[in-house]
Amino acid sequence: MSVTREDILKALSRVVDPGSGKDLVAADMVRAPSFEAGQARFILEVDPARGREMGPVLQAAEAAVGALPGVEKVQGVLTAHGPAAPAARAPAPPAGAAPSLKIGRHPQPQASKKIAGVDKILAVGSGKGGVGKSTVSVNLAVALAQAGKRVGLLDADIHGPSQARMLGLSERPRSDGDTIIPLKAHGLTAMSIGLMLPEDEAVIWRGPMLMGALQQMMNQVRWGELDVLVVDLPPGTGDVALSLCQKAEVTGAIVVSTPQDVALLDAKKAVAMFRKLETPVLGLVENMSVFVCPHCGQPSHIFGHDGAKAEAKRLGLPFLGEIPLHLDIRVSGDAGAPIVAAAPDAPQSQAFRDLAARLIESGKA
Ligand SMILES: Nc1ncnc2c1ncn2[C@@H]1O[C@H](COP(=O)(O)OP(=O)(O)OP(=O)(O)O)[C@@H](O)[C@H]1O
Repeated sequence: MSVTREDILKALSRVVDPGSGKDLVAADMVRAPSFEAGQARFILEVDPARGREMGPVLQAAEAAVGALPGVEKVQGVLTAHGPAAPAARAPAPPAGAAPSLKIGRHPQPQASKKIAGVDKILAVGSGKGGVGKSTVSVNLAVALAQAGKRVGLLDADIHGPSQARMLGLSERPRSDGDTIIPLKAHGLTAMSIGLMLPEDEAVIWRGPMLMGALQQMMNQVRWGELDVLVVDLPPGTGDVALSLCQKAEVTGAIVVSTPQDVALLDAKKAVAMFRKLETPVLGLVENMSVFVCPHCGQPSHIFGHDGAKAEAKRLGLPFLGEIPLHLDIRVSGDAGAPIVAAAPDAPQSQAFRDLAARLIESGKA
């Protein structure tokens, strides 16, 4: 029996948030309700100060959703808004006001390579598409936030922005006329160009327009005070990566690859590009490294193994770790709660947490 998003919302609208006295849906706390293979999932976004008292509310919410016919398992996750950035405390524009900014204009002369308030910038790139660059970006960002950093995530994958879906965000960011107010999810301050465009619109901007859009995302978004801004780049070696590295002071780039030779060949090109732009390459991450069968636990190296490790060695770069190919990573991402937020203690989250710890230890994040 299939359960719809509306069914889950209806069940959650029967649970009251004691803080506001409203039901969870009316209090705008529910994010990313989804149902797949008997399992219902949802996120409750709460004020961090109220985290402790929300335990029983989460239990009541899970019970309400669990009582729906067809639901065999329920996973509810509490996530907190990060500490409010000073900019976010500025007077709020009228609810629902659409940004009046014209996204995609030509770049303007820029005085500084710094983004106001942002200490470090980490660029996440890949030689080719579909290797999991966005998955690594978002989980790394959440892991850094869980480690106590103030983290922003900029989805600069202008041709295929996917961070809004991965973060469970759908509302359009608001604007006060001059600046764009980013969104908050899973403790991150987030912005995606995908949120500024009408859905399904093909983006066919060329070089200068892309650079203008990227510049707006860097300089017109009220990022507030951030320790680190993670930038999810488009795949390949195109204009956006070029523009970011030339226009902003990027602390370092992380290149994501799967273990196959073809992917590694492209990863090598990405490394060469960053080196040419004099952006420090912090290392390679091997994604979809090993598949652990959810039924028998047997590990299989579907795409080969250790390819990225060997390539990193050949290129004289650090190998930053391997991420397993795991169904939960895909399902959580698609459901709007990255695995590190949905199941921080799961073994498949550990690889992302190790990556974050390593970057913090080396002073890069
Ligand atoms: N380690 C993993 N285990 C399971 N699924 C994964 C893993 N990494 C990525 N995926 C899934 O693979 C698909 C592609 O991942 P993702 O969007 O992160 O790739 P990308 O390199 O950013 O792609 P694009 O080129 O479109 O920007 C997504 O459905 C994602 O959930």
